Amino acid sequence: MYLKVSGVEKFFVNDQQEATRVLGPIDLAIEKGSFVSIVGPSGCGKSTLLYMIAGLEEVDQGQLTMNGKQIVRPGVDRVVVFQEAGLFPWMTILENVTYGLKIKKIAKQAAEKKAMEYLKMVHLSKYRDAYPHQLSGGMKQRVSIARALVMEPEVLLMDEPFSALDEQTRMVLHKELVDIWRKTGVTILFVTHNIREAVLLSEKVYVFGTRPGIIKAEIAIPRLTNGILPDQLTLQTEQRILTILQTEIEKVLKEELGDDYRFETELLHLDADHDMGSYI
Ligand SMILES: Nc1ncnc2c1ncn2[C@@H]1O[C@H](COP(=O)(O)OP(=O)(O)OP(=O)(O)O)[C@@H](O)[C@H]1O
Repeated sequence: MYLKVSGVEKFFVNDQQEATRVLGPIDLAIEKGSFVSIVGPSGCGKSTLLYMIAGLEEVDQGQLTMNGKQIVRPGVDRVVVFQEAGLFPWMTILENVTYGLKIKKIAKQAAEKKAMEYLKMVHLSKYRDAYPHQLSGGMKQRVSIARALVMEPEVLLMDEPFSALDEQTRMVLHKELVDIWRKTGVTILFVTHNIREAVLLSEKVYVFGTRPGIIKAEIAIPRLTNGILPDQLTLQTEQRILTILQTEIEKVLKEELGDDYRFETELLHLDADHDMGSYI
């Protein structure tokens, strides 16, 4: 398997100075070129797993491999797109996108040519000389996707990349991300709190439980041959994931608030107005 997570665990020291297992053991395998999402309650270790794959966090137990090689440090083959675009405000959009290539010692002209290719892909080529403060939140996030793609990574690790954006912008970027994924063949691992987003974008959704973070379910999302997911299937899959997560959230609330707490299932619902779906 291409990207393999085998018995991976992570421990952090809590407020009482005790080492606590926050994640694992996790076993999962991601195929090359696939689009996989992780959803789970806050604090279940989604970002921690993503950062371990990025080589930004150490693995305490188990093994992470890509193409059979152990992941021990960050590499340009695995690039992270964060929730905030994190662009350099003093650089133009083109300079922001070419920055990583300059570090890789790619000649200026070749770097700019490649950067323009990816700026075109995210529909921002005419903003090459603008500065980040002149762009909307959605445009900035497009730049950060171009900045990641220009490194031509094998894996794009996306940590709630659209959660700070309004729903309309988010919908447009969903479509663009899927187009980019199809065009480039990059493998995408996408972390989100938005269940519908995970269902709409991915081929597979891992549903995480918490304390410690473990995989509760692995859900394959079947699509029509044109890549579209029928509405009914979207809602059914979303409902299925919510049901799994409700048990998890109830577990956390019981731990935090004691037996007196009665879990109100109405708190989680499918929105009849077709908004961007259920958040957890
Ligand atoms: N550097 C750290 N030191 C101590 N504890 C940490 C550290 N990083 C994360 N944690 C803890 O590990 C757990 C998992 O955190 P993580 O951010 O991976 O969860 P998450 O599922 O991504 O959460 P969210 O959805 O809220 O972003 C949390 O309980 C968090 O408080």
